[in-house]
Formats: sequence, C-alpha cells, structure tokens
Amino acid sequence: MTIIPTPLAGCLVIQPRVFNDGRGYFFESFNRKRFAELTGFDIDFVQDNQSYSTKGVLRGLHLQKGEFSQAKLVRVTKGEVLDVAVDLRSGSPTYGQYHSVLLTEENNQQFFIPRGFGHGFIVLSDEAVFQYKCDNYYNKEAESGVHYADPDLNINWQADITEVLVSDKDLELPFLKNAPDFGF
Ligand SMILES: Cc1cn([C@H]2C[C@H](O)[C@@H](COP(=O)(O)OP(=O)(O)O[C@H]3O[C@H](C)C(=O)[C@H](O)[C@H]3O)O2)c(=O)[nH]c1=O
Repeated sequence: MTIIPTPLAGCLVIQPRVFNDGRGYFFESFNRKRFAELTGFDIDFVQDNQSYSTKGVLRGLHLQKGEFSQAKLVRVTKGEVLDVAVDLRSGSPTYGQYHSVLLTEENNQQFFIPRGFGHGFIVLSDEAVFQYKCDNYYNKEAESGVHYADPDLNINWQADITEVLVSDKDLELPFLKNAPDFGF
C-alpha cells in the first residue's frame, strides 16, 4: 500500500499493492493495522456503503454535521468517477479548497477523507459502482452539504455540469457563503 498526501491535510490517496497472476488479481482493499501504520490514522470504520450510478450522475457535496461527521475511505469497483473533497474545517488554512481524484476500477485507487469535509463525485463512465467505509453511522437529521456548482469553490468536475443528473435534495444545497455552521 502506498500513501500519497494531498494539499489538504489528512486527505490521502491510497494505492493498494495489487498481486497479478494468471488467474487475475488480488489486493487487500483495507487493512486497519497497515493503514494506521502508514497514515497515523487508526480508524474504526462502522459502516460500509455502496451506490450504483450512470454517466453524468453527481452525488454531493454531502456531509453530516458536528459529532455525526464521517471520515470516509472511498473507491470505485466498476467504472470511473471524479471524487471531490472540500475542506470545511473552521480555521483550516485550506478552508474552502478542494482536491479531486480520479478513482477507477483500473487504477484501484482509494481516497481517504477525514471528518470535516464535504464529499461528492461525478460519474465519468457509462456506469459506476462506488463503495466506501464510514467511521460514523448515518444520521439523517445531521445531513447537510454545499451546492456542487458553488462559484466560490469553482470545482472542475471534468464534465459538462449543465448535463448532470442530481437529486432534488442536492439541488437545494446552499452555496458555502450561505451555509449553516457545520460544527467542524
Ligand atoms: C447516505 C445514506 C443514505 N441512506 C438512504 C437515505 C435515502 O433514502 C437513500 C439515498 O440516500 P442519498 O440520496 O443521500 O444517497 P447519496 O446521494 O448517494 O448520498 C451519499 O453520497 C455522498 C457522495 C456521500 O459522501 C454520502 O455518504 C452520502 O450522502 O439511502 C441510508 O439508509 N444510509 C446512508 O448512509
């Protein structure tokens, strides 16, 4: 496993070691001890999620507020997505900045996003299966987020965002300047 830091403190790209042979491939998709040794983060993930989306679907930017915030370890097991994390930690020197990572079933890359971030992705392939681990349980009442097209964030989604398929809930998310205190 190789850890690639990003300009956002705590956000890490993980490249697992893939073992290829005549049958196909094998890799450890998560190893708590190894992850802790290499990143310094000993994360007790409590919930695994999976979503399926078609091309042009954009999910995000989502978060759970305050004590219900979730660190996530995300990956793609089918297709290709551009994954985006936005730093919403008050006092962070990179507050309001984002980092994007191309996650594909070919590169097997994973993206670790600590608590205090908004998270979303856009599907670039015909279809995508998105799988991720969370270190806190889903809490509907704590759900919030920021609008994916926030001009101040100016996220390059690497796609024509006039053609995206977004949930009504996500379309109603505020720009960051109008957002409530997320408690981060
Ligand atoms: C997140 C979640 C949702 N649900 C239920 C609630 C809804 O009835 C249904 C679809 O939920 P939603 O439209 O919020 O799903 P996404 O738009 O994929 O949301 C996720 O997408 C972005 C990228 C994230 O990072 C978050 O983990 C999460 O917000 O699943 C659950 O039962 N448990 C859960 O943990």
